[in-house]
Amino acid sequence: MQELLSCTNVVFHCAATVRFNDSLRHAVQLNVTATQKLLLMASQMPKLEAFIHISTAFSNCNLQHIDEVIYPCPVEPKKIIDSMEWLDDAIVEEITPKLIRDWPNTYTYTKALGEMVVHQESGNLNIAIVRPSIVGATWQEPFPGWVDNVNGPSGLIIATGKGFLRALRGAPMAVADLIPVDTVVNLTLAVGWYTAVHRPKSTLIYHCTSSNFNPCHWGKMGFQILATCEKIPFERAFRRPYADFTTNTITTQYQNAVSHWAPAIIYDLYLRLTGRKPRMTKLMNRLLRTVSVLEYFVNRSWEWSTNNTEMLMSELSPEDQRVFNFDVRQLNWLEYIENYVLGVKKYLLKEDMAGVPEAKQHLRRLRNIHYLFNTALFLIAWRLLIARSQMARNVWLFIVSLCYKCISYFRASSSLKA
Ligand SMILES: CCCCCCCCCCCCCCCCCCCCCCCCCC(=O)SCCNC(=O)CCNC(=O)[C@H](O)C(C)(C)COP(=O)(O)OP(=O)(O)OC[C@H]1O[C@@H](n2cnc3c(N)ncnc32)[C@H](O)[C@@H]1OP(=O)(O)O
Ligand SMILES: NC(=O)C1=CN([C@@H]2O[C@H](COP(=O)(O)OP(=O)(O)OC[C@H]3O[C@@H](n4cnc5c(N)ncnc54)[C@H](OP(=O)(O)O)[C@@H]3O)[C@@H](O)[C@H]2O)C=CC1
Repeated sequence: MQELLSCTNVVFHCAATVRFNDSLRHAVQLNVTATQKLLLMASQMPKLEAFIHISTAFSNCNLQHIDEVIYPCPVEPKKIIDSMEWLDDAIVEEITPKLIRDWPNTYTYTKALGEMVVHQESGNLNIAIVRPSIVGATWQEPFPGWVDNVNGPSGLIIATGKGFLRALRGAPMAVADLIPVDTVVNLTLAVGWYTAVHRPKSTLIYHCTSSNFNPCHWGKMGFQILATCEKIPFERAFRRPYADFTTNTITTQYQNAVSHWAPAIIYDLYLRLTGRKPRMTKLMNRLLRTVSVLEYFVNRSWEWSTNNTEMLMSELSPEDQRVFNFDVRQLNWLEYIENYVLGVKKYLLKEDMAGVPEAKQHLRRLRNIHYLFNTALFLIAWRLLIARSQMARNVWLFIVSLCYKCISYFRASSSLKA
């Protein structure tokens, strides 16, 4: 502690819980109280030049247009911190929806409270706040496509590529504000430099977002994910990678029943019959729970103003602009998403490119099983229909006699030619 206090020049405060469904108590502890404690610690660092707090562009996702300012929270963070000391877990859980109001989860709510704490308790510290949007794989450094966790879209890319996720409730034309992790790092370092050297009079907030400079939509992203999974498939897929966005509750429920639950139940039945432990319904349950907490962000678009970020860009020397590049106007989304999917395959799934021919072969087998299954289903349905309806029987007899006549005709004409 003594060494930290006496030697630290710059603090980058990134630690947080990023789980959307964390209990309010835990999220307050990590995202609010810890920020308060770190500010206190920073105030005892004589050599401190800058304190950079990492928040999220979604800390005010209850608003549609978000400026580079700190918005007041309905309840003072200090009151929330105090109440967590004496309220028991059951009561905290009961009042959570009332406290978080129109925030979708405890994560975004406590990140907003964290910003308020920074604002109120900054004292004489030289502070800046960086708000990244949805952090994705690297764009350039150390190499394209590097990723090390399933947060944000990464987990759903796996679920799509492996054929588990077939439908997602989302708006294809909503803005997908993804930002590569190396861009976030470069911008954060540049903010550290600017805050320490230029010492702005007030706390500056920097939106580390892409939509203002180079917008991409979920539809385009989904399309490119599928195209890449088709070209370079993941190994041992459950079904062929195919997915679509649904836009209302009825189609979502239909897709969940037909495309998610039915194949999982059938597969588990097959596992049981072959003496193995069923696992697909459990996996599907977990996937759909994850989807339900993420889909809020795929159904809306936000606008973030980026004046401070643009100002920072113009303050950097041409050499620093190159080294600490955070200008996403140069980013080619299709190329980025393809590298992202390949990064997921390589760094998360640990799959080798040598396995691609076998993965393609597996997809062809799945396609044949799919055709076979659909044909069998059609024949069973047709057979049941024939048993019940005279009209269906007549149609069937007509088709059979037509086929018979065609075959006889071709047979006769070929024997005449011979
Ligand atoms: C027109 C043509 C079209 C073509 C169409 C194609 C169409 C379709 C193609 C679609 C392609 C995709 C594009 C769309 C993507 C949209 C994403 C939007 C993201 C927005 C994020 C916004 C973020 C705001 C930015 C921020 O500022 S924040 C940072 C982001 N924070 C997070 O992303 C935390 C999420 N996670 C949790 O909130 C918790 O994890 C919790 C999940 C609740 C479980 O929670 P719980 O049930 O308690 O259990 P866990 O132990 O946590 O997890 C239990 C198990 O679920 C696993 N799992 C954790 N996560 C994820 C995850 N993501 N995805 C998958 N799995 C996950 C974990 O590995 C563990 O598996 P296991 O190890 O057991 O096998
Ligand atoms: N991922 C995203 O899409 C976005 C993330 N952010 C913000 O970026 C920051 C980093 O997030 P991300 O990298 O995604 O999340 P991770 O969960 O990967 O990283 C969180 C970090 O916090 C540390 N941490 C958690 N709890 C504690 C604790 N009690 N004491 C000390 N350290 C702790 C973790 O340490 P350890 O590894 O040791 O557990 C980990 O290094 C967060 O502030 C998040 O809000 C903002 C916008 C988007």
